[in-house]
Amino acid sequence: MPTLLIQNGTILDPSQNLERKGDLLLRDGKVEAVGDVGAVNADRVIDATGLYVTPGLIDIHVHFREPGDEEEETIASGSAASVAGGFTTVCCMPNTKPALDNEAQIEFVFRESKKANLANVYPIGAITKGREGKELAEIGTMHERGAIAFSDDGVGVADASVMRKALQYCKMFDALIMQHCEEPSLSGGAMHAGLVSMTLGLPGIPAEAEQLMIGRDLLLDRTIGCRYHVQHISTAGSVELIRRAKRDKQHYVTAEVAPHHLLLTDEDCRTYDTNYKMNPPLRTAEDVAACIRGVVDGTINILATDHAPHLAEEKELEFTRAPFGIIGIECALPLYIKALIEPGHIGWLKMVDMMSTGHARIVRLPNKGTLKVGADADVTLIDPNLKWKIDAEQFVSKSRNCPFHGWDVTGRAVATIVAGDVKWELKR
Ligand SMILES: NC(=O)N[C@@H](CC(=O)O)C(=O)O
Ligand SMILES: [Zn+2]
Ligand SMILES: [Zn+2]
Repeated sequence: MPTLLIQNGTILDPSQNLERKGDLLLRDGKVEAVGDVGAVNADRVIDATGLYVTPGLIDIHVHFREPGDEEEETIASGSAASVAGGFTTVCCMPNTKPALDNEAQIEFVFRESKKANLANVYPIGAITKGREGKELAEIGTMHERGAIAFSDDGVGVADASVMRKALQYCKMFDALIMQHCEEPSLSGGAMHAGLVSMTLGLPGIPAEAEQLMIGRDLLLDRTIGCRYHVQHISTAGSVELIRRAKRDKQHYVTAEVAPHHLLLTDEDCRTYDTNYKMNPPLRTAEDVAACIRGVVDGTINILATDHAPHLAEEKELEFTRAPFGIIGIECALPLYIKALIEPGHIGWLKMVDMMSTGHARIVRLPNKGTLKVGADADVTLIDPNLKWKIDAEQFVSKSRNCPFHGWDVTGRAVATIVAGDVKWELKR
């Protein structure tokens, strides 16, 4: 069976608090040795001098558009984009057409991702049938088939009694609920409700739309204790709610942020460029600062992408009519470097924890997000000093809706290894 030896890199593995120069030996799809490997006969040797060798990056929040909108992204194209961004494992949201709300759909995602044979793809099942928020979906059978978590992403579960049932039900088998927090009666806008939306004459989505649902869910879950993950957190108030919940020993609560909520603000919407339209919307500079503080102090557990492909012709509609969402899987790493490492907010080991190990912890994949001996041989090689320009035209993804097009960034994945197989390498 094939062996791959990665030599002379800097190994960064938060799962064993490892930060050292050394080698990594992969055999039969598993980590065989890490650190001082010594002389071995390998089928292939990669010289990783000057590179970081990390557990493969993981993102538990991506949107591939299969079934239903295959011209925007498929499981295969999304997997190819993932490995091009350094991601070895992704979890895809169920807001497809039809929704991933039954076991056949869950099996479909596994089947298609096996065919693509690039990244590991785990489906997230819908909480409610058709994501309509009325009746619980087949959560139990989807869980048995390997649905990694449950979410109605795109919308939150608005009805408190339905949400309470979902929390109680998922608690029975310790399943994870991921919530898109948005109170619909406060929503319906196109951007953050504030001074800028008023100036632009665009309908707003207030910070409270997000905070209200987070607050409600934390309250509901207080007596239930189901594992609960807040998706794409965007406001200072949300960070504070989660900080307080964790202080109050709601340890089963986790949260994520997306790159755009650390790098952009509602001011960017002044261009009326719909690549600045996503849900939750870009907030204020104070919200950005609070989200960064939440990352630094551990209130926010992980860094996600919310990779949300849309057709150019739909994004070309006027701001109020264009769909919400931007793509990010191929530029998330340098964007987080820019937002968090370059200004000195966090170091590399925490960064890798928040882009890999932490994700594996939340969705319970003990053999991923780690380079421990015996773990899955999913590895990312990162050149932390590589300077490049983000060019959406060069993306592997089928879509182009990215506000970071043209940005100068530093740091990039240069090789992505899944189960010991090099699935992607930067051509240089
Ligand atoms: N984030 C977005 O703006 N859009 C997502 C849905 C979602 O994550 O809520 C999409 O599926 O397009
Ligand atoms: Zn969402
Ligand atoms: Zn999403």
